[in-house]
Amino acid sequence: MSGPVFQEEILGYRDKFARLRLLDATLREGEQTPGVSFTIDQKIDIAKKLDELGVHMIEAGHPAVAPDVKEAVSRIAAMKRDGEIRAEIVAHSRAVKSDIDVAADVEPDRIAIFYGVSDIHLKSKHRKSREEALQIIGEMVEYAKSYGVKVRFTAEDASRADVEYLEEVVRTARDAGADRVSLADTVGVLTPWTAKRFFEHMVQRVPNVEYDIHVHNDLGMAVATAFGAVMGGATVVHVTVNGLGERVGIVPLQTFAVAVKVHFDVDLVNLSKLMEITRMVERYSGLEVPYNAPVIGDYAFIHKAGVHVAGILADPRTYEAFPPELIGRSRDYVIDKYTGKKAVKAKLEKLGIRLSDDELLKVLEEIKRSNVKFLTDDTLVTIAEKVTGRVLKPRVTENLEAIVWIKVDSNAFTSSVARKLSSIEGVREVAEITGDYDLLVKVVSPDHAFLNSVLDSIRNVKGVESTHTQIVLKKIEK
Ligand SMILES: CC(=O)SCCNC(=O)CCNC(=O)[C@H](O)C(C)(C)COP(=O)(O)OP(=O)(O)OC[C@H]1O[C@@H](n2cnc3c(N)ncnc32)[C@H](O)[C@@H]1OP(=O)(O)O
Ligand SMILES: O=C(O)CCC(=O)C(=O)O
Ligand SMILES: [Mg+2]
Repeated sequence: MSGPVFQEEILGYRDKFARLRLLDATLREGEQTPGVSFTIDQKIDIAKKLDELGVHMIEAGHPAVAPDVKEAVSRIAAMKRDGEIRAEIVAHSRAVKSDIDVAADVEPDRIAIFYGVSDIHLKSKHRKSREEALQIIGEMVEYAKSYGVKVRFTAEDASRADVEYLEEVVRTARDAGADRVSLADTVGVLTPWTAKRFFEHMVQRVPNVEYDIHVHNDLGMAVATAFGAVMGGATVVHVTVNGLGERVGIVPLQTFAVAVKVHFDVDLVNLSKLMEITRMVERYSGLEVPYNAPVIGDYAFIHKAGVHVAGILADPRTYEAFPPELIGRSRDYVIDKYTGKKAVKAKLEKLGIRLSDDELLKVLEEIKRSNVKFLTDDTLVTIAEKVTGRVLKPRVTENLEAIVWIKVDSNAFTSSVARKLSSIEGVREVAEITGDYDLLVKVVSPDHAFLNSVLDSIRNVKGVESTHTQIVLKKIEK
């Protein structure tokens, strides 16, 4: 037995997860993230990539918001009609005729009409009674249906609505022609248990309509709540790439898809393409994924404590919930004062250096005294040489030197990029500079092949927007 305890408690729900579909709302909810504004071309790139991944629905935007939003939804909907995209294209709309007209104009597959149904929303925002709201919802769903499109009704703030009233709302929307209803946990106050109960209740009380869960991550519960909702009967989960969205966003596509794979062995999307879309949306949104984000964060597979690294070296399952290869990533470990002998031994052996146990202990002592935060391979070898008094690694013949000028993405932290660059083997110096470029890197290499691999590594560092390389021909030593 090596899986999670009591796993049988959820395995009975596997069929529900196997039938589940994802709606990606990066282009609508994701663009509601502060500071995010995609260009039309970027939206088209994202839509294509989402389609390649295999998401079932793309919520492409709210066409009444602005001319460029309308144009983007219109072009994505046209790509769907031309067979370039398979996913269903959804246009968002308030429950007002003018919004619905603009949404219908772009010819989406579906119009999603939202209306706040909690007393808080009805009273303060809409200034409508419950009865007036039912009337508006029925009329607007019918109005959208008259355009011949599929209609989803979104009960905004459903998780804080009066449940009996919500039943009436959903019946009204269903009877007016909505085949799907999104029950939105707009401020993220459901839990996995209440979400399961909520969806079970609604499926039982108002059948003959399919339910979506849209859940915000205000209390860090979004992925777990979405699990509960699916167990209770939701058949579509709303996600965004990198978890973008209002405030702290909604369910991150990547985490949710991997969690479903890990627990149910169900591939909701092509997992091997997840990192491509992660990087694309980081670039286009200007928002870097936090280093500690589950699944996609930089440190998701970086181990540190000696006990952990020793475990990982023996069997990666000791400290990994799932193998990084599942999403095309790899594992690594950090050398610093938390390191143990096994980690140092493995790192040095990777560099072709074998030391006696006694020597390894001395290297370790030196590392623990140094208090360096990220010990590079070069420094490790230098320490090993100092401790043993031997030349352990043939010194690179420093006959090829290059200067690399680097522009850093406007939203990346220059010093964080500099730190990453300085740990690349072959990189000798990194300087933050003023002027047209942000960083200046000195690379020393024995040959062109190695230089090329160093340049590739530099270009692959997150935050490096562009590079300009010059080879040093001649130096005047003073
Ligand atoms: C939880 C969610 O994320 S739902 C999605 C929210 N999406 C958006 O807000 C898209 C971006 N919004 C916008 O570009 C603008 O707010 C627009 C174009 C929608 C409306 O702009 P304006 O007409 O200037 O209205 P404004 O934003 O000041 O206020 C919202 C108005 O819409 C009304 N409204 C809000 N939600 C709805 C709804 N679901 N159905 C009908 N009317 C609504 C409000 O009551 C308010 O009306 P009021 O002026 O009579 O009080
Ligand atoms: O349309 C939806 O399903 C959700 C609307 C929304 O963004 C929300 O309620 O947070
Ligand atoms: Mg939302």
